[in-house]
Amino acid sequence: FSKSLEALRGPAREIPRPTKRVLVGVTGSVAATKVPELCSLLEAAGHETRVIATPRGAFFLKDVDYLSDEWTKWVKGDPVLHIELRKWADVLVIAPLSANAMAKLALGLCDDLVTCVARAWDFSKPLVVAPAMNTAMWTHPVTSAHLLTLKKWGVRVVDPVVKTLACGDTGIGALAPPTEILAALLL
Ligand SMILES: CC(C)(CO)[C@@H](O)C(=O)NCCC(=O)N/C=C\S
Repeated sequence: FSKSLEALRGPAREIPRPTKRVLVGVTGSVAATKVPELCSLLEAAGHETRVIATPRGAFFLKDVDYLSDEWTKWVKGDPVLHIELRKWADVLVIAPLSANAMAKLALGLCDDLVTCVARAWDFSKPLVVAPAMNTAMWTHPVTSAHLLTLKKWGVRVVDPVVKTLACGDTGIGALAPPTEILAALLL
């Protein structure tokens, strides 16, 4: 019977997973060295990625195309990049989210391309952050206050993990594995 059904229906069609437009925000943590790995995972999963970086985040980016300063060449009439990007993206993932960038998001400060996109974000679309910082910064009381604020807005937080950090300490604060960040995007 299944043979005849197969004959009728033809080979089972793969349900195509929709390609998502993933905007990857990079801020000034040495964990930004993991961004190429995250982008490769996203592309292997069939998604389109664009990378935007703060000036400090750009410092750590090698062999990755990214957008950073939106105003140097801007003239009246040009599109406003952080508004174009908030419209283009289906999801915004900021990985790594440095201690400084976390504070800026929680306080609504926006003095770079990444925080401007976040400041204009449409919360009907997922905003995922993956903090990465030294253990002493992660355990500082201001961190939990900022995380509470972000979670109240519906921001998804991918917690850092225990690992040897850039300064040689071993403790919580290392960027979550890119596979875990990908999973949190629920694409
Ligand atoms: C750097 C990396 C990815 C190496 O495995 C890992 O230690 C990590 O995420 N560390 C957290 C960020 C950090 O250490 N910052 C220190 C100064 S900016």
